[in-house]
Amino acid sequence: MAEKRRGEVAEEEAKRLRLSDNYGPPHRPAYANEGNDDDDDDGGGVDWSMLPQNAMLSLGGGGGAGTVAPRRPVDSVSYIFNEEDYSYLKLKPDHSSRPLWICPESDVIILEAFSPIAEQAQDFLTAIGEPISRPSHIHEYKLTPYSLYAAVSVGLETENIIGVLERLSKVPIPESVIQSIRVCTLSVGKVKLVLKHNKYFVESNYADVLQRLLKDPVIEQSRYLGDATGNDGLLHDKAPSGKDLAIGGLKKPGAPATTELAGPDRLVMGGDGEEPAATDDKPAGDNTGDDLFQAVVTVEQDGDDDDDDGDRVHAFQIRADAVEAVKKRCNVVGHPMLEEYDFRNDHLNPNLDMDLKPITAIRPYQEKSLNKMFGNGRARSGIIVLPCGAGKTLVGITAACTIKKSVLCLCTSSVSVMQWKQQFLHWSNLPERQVAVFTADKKERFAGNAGIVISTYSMVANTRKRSHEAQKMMDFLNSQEWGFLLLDEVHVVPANMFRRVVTSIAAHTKLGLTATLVREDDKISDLNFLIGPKLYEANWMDLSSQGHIATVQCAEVWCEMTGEFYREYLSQNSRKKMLLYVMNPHKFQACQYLIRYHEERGDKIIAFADNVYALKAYAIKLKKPYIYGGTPQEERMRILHQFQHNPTVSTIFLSKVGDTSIDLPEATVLIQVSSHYGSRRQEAQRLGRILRAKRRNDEGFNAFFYSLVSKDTQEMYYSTKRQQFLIDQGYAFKVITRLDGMDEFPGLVYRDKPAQLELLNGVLLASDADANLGDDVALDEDDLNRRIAGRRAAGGYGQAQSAAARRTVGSMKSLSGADHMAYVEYNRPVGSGGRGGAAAKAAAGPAEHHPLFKKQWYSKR
Ligand SMILES: Nc1ncnc2c1ncn2[C@@H]1O[C@H](COP(=O)(O)OP(=O)(O)OP(=O)(O)O)[C@@H](O)[C@H]1O
Repeated sequence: MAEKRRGEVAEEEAKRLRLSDNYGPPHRPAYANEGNDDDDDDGGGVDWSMLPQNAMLSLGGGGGAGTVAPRRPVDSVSYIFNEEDYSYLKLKPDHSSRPLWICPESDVIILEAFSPIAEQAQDFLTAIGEPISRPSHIHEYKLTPYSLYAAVSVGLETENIIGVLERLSKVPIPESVIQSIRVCTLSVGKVKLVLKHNKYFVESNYADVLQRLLKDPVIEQSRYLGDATGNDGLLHDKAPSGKDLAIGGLKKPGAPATTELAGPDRLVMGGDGEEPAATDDKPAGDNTGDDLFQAVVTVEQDGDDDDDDGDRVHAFQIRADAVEAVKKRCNVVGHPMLEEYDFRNDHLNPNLDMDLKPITAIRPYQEKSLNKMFGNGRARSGIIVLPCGAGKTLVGITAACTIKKSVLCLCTSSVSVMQWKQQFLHWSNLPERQVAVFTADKKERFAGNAGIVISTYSMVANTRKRSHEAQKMMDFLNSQEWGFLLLDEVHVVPANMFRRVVTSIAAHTKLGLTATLVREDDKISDLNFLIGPKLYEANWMDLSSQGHIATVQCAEVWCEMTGEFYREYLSQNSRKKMLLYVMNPHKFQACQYLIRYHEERGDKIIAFADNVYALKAYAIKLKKPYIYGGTPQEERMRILHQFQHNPTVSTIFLSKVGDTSIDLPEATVLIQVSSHYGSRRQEAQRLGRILRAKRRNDEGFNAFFYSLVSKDTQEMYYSTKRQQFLIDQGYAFKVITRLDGMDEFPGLVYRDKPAQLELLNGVLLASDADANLGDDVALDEDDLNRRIAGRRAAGGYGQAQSAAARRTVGSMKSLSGADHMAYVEYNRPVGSGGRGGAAAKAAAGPAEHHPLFKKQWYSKR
């Protein structure tokens, strides 16, 4: 067995040697498609075959050839660092004024977040790399083909990227990293996907590039080969760009003039269009502030099209149903397609007279994200990532006001549809008759020839037979050429549904909005193909320190299982196990104690329990109102109203219906009793319920997020996994091992053994169905969740991720202002003795990162 394993390793090593021949020494693997089979947890698999092949070979495969000598001196401490011993890198003399470390072998960049120029450096790094983790002092970014593609698509150029990196780095940029950047950026931007008259064209100034693409069998087969209308779909070689241009018999207007955005606050585009500064090797400290970044950011201003091929634009038409395949193929052959919409010069589609209301002032980070979208006067398709409660809705609405063409806005549920409608009317001057909704109950048309339709993904993607009215509405949606397709919560929509929507709706610009660019299935890469690159990702901690979202103290409260519950836990099936750890009497007590404690401080508390059986049991026992999928709408509204306005109703229990669409800015404390396995997204969304706390700007205000976890059960593993996304955003989870004073607390529930045994009997008698998580979320999201649960049950999620969780010893006061809890320091990887029992074993494994990076990150050594 061991022999076989060694044989496999040797085979892999040989493969790696072949792969990495091109760049750098062979001791380091190229991560391309080397199946990290251990890494199936949570579907982190990215199909790297979709990426430019040359990029696959280069990124992460370098070993520091060129300026950096890969030989490592051996000294008395080398054994501690092994492969990570980079002491051979030559520091620049003024390295202390430069904030970046660039790892020669993995394309990871470390930022000293305490540097005086960290803020600007952060902007730059977010534009060219993927943020991996951003706690307070040290940030970690990684260059990936996607991130570099995104950088080029927002206007950065290869030499500027390298130049600014060189200036900020403490060590010379390793040649392998320079190679990676060159390979991934040079061919981007030469090919565009253009929509005209509901027809898709692949367009380029470079005839030879199009000729090459047409030789590719997939692209060749996707070509539109003409129809009865005389559209021959042939390769056209037409008039100069900047003047009227015919593509397949259609007019293409000239280049845009200036960028002017909607609303009273014109968005400043961040530069004057001058030539980028020379990328010399001046110390970064000499270049603090704007001027350092002008070199990069001003590039966005040029608005220059790739005109260098004799001002001629060439194009060929492809079939609408083949758009996705062609996009993927273009990525593989190293020519990712840009999607940009010259909306100002689109005279074919009617304008929508819409502006932001004069009282609207967008915030700096909202403006920044929109600058990325409209940086060169055109609208770029892509994804904007902002924390929960940071105002994604207004970003979407401002984008719509800028493009001023018909908008199709898709959300995850009909509640969100109504909220979006209300927000469009609130922030913009659009009359109600021009904002239509398309849901199961309402099928409206907007007045005039341009307007807004708001619907759900499931309405548009539905493949079952529709009612006559719904079909008519769908025909209308399909027949339109939409200026703007606004996609809310893009990360939750099942990939197939998403695909149906994006391929059936003809839209010039697609903007995806999300707070958590993590998916619990393995389809994260689809978003890049179906929508576009990530245009902007805000830093949660920055927004929190600026008061745009609340500061939150996070804590995991460990609740000992009672002996009887644990005995049953060890022998029951997985569904019962779940009920047992959720219904643990000590968890009830912790919940009761925390509720009382915070109610006395004047807080408003939301307690979350996914499992409806537990939700009811907790709420009834603790005498609090609760809402779940089965609660009638009227009753829901009544409870929410009481929570907001009645000082005697300070706590409500919610099932996962409350994860997203409920907006309760009064809430200041969250207590999580049960949750959806290891879903990082749910954890972040729930945190989002208190990030918008009304009192967030009060002096010294903190919101609190408690996760109650039954000790030595699977729940500990899930909890660790759930927190990972937030930890990467810079949140620290404190572990509370004992709630001091709880035992003496008067009226504590389930204090005596008979009451605990009665509770246990109830749980054992409960049916398996009671262990289901509530079926009270929007259908599309639920489908996704069920699939995930199914996979987990089948062992697909078996590989645990270690907690990179930064757990700290916390003083009572730092957490909640009183001395009633005890903390344990917990900063060792889970599984190395930090946690006992089965949970610890389950949790042993590599540190978890964003799914997009897993394959690269854990390249086998
Ligand atoms: N520029 C702004 N000026 C004033 N209020 C704003 C601004 N931007 C956002 N808000 C307010 O912030 C709150 C949160 O906004 P919104 O609901 O759009 O957040 P979100 O990012 O969509 O959150 P979630 O992901 O939780 O749905 C809303 O009450 C909104 O009115």
